[in-house]
Amino acid sequence: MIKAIAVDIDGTLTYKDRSLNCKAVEALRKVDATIILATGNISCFARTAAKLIGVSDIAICENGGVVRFDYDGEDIILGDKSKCLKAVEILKKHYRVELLDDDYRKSEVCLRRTFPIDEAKKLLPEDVRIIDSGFAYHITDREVSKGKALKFIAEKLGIKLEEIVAIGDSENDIDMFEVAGIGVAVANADVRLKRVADVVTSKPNGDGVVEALEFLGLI
Ligand SMILES: O=C(O)COP(=O)(O)O
Ligand SMILES: [Mg+2]
Repeated sequence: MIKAIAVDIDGTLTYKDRSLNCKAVEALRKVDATIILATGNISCFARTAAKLIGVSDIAICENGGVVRFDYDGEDIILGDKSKCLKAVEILKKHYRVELLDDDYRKSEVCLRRTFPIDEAKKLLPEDVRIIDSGFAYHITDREVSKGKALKFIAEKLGIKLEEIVAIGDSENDIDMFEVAGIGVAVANADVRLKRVADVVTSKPNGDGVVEALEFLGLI
């Protein structure tokens, strides 16, 4: 039985311009399972998005570096931002880097996609990783991921990982697919995510989310 759905925001619920697919919103509101937003975005963004979409207050933010359970509750910080800032200093010696939302990020660093990521990967220390969400690069503490955060939430909620469906579109969703019972990649997803997916939808973005919920018999 499916008890929860962990759904990515950008590129999954939203189109390329980051506007929401309203049909996906309507569909998620009908599902009789806990909907957990799982995103690279900061917690105040996820908290607001959850409220406006009309899903649970439980959210994985900053690619698993931050988790929250209640709209009015505290952020639980799982990642060490200082490791990520040290990595940024290394990148600054090679590239012009632009930090995004930095005043609000608590566990990681988000950068504009202005340099070659494969080359940058080779420069970074072992204790961090750099991930491409398709919208931005994120330098995260190696210890955190959306997958680990999902495991943390499942334990707190007393549900099994096999009872969770994960839906996403990019590299930052891979770890979540590895732990969830079912991983659904939307049609526009990164090929690396499609490789680890159990299901790849024929439709992109939010239309793919609706397709997946229908396929799973959840709406
Ligand atoms: O923050 C990003 O870069 C993308 O966020 P997402 O994980 O919701 O796709
Ligand atoms: Mg995404």
